[in-house]
Amino acid sequence: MSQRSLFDAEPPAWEIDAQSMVLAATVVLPSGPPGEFDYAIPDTMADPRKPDVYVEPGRRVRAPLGRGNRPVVGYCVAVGPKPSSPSRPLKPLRGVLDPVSLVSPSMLRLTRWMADHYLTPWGQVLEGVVPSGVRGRAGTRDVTLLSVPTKVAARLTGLELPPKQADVLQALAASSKPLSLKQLAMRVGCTTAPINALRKRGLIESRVERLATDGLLAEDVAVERQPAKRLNPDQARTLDTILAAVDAGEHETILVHGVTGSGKTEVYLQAIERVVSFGRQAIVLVPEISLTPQTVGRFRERFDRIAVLHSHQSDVERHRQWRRIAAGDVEVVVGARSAVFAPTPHLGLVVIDEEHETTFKQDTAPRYHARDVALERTRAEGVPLVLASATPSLEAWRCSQPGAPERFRLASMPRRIGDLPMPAVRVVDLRVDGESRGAISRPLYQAMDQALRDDGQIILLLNRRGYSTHVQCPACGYALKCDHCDVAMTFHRQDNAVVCHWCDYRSAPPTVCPDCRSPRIRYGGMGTQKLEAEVNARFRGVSVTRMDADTMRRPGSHETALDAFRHGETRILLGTQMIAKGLDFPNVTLVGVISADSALNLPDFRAAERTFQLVTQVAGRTGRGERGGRVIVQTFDPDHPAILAAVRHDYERFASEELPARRALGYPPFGVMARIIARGASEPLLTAYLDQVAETLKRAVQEAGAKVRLVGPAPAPITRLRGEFRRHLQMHSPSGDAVRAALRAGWLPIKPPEGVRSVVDIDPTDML
Ligand SMILES: Nc1ncnc2c1ncn2[C@@H]1O[C@H](COP(=O)(O)OP(=O)(O)OP(=O)(O)O)[C@@H](O)[C@H]1O
Ligand SMILES: [Zn+2]
Repeated sequence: MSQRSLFDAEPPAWEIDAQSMVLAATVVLPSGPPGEFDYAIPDTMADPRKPDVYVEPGRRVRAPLGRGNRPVVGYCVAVGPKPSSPSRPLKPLRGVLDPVSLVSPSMLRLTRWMADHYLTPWGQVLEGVVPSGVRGRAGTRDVTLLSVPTKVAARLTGLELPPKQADVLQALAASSKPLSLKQLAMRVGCTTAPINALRKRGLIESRVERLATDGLLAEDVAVERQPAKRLNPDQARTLDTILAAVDAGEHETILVHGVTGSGKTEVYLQAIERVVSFGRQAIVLVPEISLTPQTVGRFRERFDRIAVLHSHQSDVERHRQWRRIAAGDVEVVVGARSAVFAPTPHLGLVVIDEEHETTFKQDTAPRYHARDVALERTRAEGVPLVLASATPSLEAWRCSQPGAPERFRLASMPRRIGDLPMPAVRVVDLRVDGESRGAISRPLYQAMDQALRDDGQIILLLNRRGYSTHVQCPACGYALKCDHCDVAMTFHRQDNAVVCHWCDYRSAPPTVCPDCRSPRIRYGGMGTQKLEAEVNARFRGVSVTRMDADTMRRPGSHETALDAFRHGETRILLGTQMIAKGLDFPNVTLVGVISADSALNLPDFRAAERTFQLVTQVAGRTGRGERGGRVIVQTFDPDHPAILAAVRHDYERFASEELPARRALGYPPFGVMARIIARGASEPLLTAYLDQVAETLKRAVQEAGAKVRLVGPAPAPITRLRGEFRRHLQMHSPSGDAVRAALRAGWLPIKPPEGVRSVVDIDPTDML
């Protein structure tokens, strides 16, 4: 949309004749009206010899918006000739914000694709993708650098100058590199006056350069280099598959399905070595939780120049890494989800480790999935993409099977390193073996006791933090909920408070029922704090560490806890899903799953998949050494297919049972899903708005003759959050394009009323 078509009708025919072409910038806005706006580029901003004020794609510019010419900042996404007529000329840009382009042409194309794919305004995507530290050039400042022009240097001795000025000129001419004002004054031992006098006379020239203020920041810590390991046959075959694509220099997606402990990391490390030997860069995406110094250390052992990107970085650090990457100074970028946007100049390979993890999906706009963005990016740049997991997402798995629209190449690693056996899993049926009190059944207790006597270590998984997970009154049935959310409050004993895990609202724990004043109010349900207390009570003198969001608040605490466990100072490690992944400790001889059912009953079509993944992953933390290992899984639902498959470490069995159910319902991976979530303080307003959206969507679908099914509108599973009501509307279709077309016609044009906010989530992973 050009700026004129936003407000004006088409120009009459006689006016078109008077149009001439002017050099224009197409601009998109990070907030405010969506769409693209054209502005004339003034001559002063079209001169590449003045790089500071040059308009080019990827820089931000200042522009007047709309009738009132409100000043806005937007991203220039294209430059080219555009028609402009004398009576309605294109408005000129007012200024240039960035002295360099923030976004490469290929990144502009990628963000454009995201804008279309996720129905998010392009400007908003760009603002979400370029880190704020990069936009603000954090940690750098302008420095004026002085030098002696060559012409002057040649006739230095012939110059008649006051002594101080002569000293200054001598010193600067003798310097091997340009000096700042302060450096030069210090070197000569003078004030700035003689220097400025020389500048005025043109005997010293100056230029401004952007330099890091943190010039002394420690570079990569030196780590002892490790040689590549000798691959076993499964690893070698997988590496060959990847290298075939690397050497061909073509895009291909390779799904590496290797059981836990099969040595997937070593395979992609060696693939990256090849990529680096070609002078290209690799990007490795890992779940945020894996970004520990240990994981990073594995890369440092093998590569000289790596960059780490994660969400806890300061703006200064992030900007510094970004610049190193863009300058081509980095061989491997290791990072969480957003590292998929790393500005590598010659990308050679992208790897997504633990591809099934939900942390690869961003839950704020732009709501992208790093797997899908990586697929699009590697396709556009013609490089291979490697997805690795012991429990692949069904989306990726389906693409590796015959008949899928998208074809991934499957590389299987069905055996553990050293041919170690998979650990034996025993199921404890809590309906039979559950004791009236406590979290640890008798079989689990006995196994723990044995493991400790044999000098082994233990991991216990319980995926709920806090002490008691609900507070209820048996007399009247009252259940304590958050004042602001439709969510049960969790009792935290350390803080002696009941806490909402969604909005962090806290209050004093009630001693009588707030409703009927009964003193019999009960604190029930098992969280990690209560489990810790039980373990301490039943295994006196044994060192226990708890890892959950409460104990892992401080930076580095993750590291400290895992180090203590690695060195055997901690015998029992218990915690939420953050202990279930990636850990490689050979002395863990027992894994206990306190409740395999915690995710099973969530209102989410992926509940079974999540349960299978979690149990399989945590079971995979044992039996990784010569001493073997065993797993005890406690459940009220021992016959559930997801649990049965996890007990056998049998991914294919799980997939072959789950996929037909998904197909029958048209759920992903057989169809695309979109979810419209609306929230607001007024429930009637919300209902009216979503009903209207449903109507227009239905009409749009009918008119297009599209195969799109609507479910809802209905209250979202969490009906109230932070004081706002929430309703949602789901769309299912075999075709993503059909869903997007319907949303463009039926959702985008309906402006939500004041006080209602509406977002669309394409391929949602969060169903609450
Ligand atoms: N070829 C090899 N020879 C000897 N040891 C190896 C070899 N390849 C990998 N290893 C070691 O085997 C262990 C398991 O490897 P790794 O952690 O990469 O497995 P993984 O497949 O990523 O497992 P998970 O999915 O459980 O995280 C590591 O300690 C690794 O150093
Ligand atoms: Zn709350």
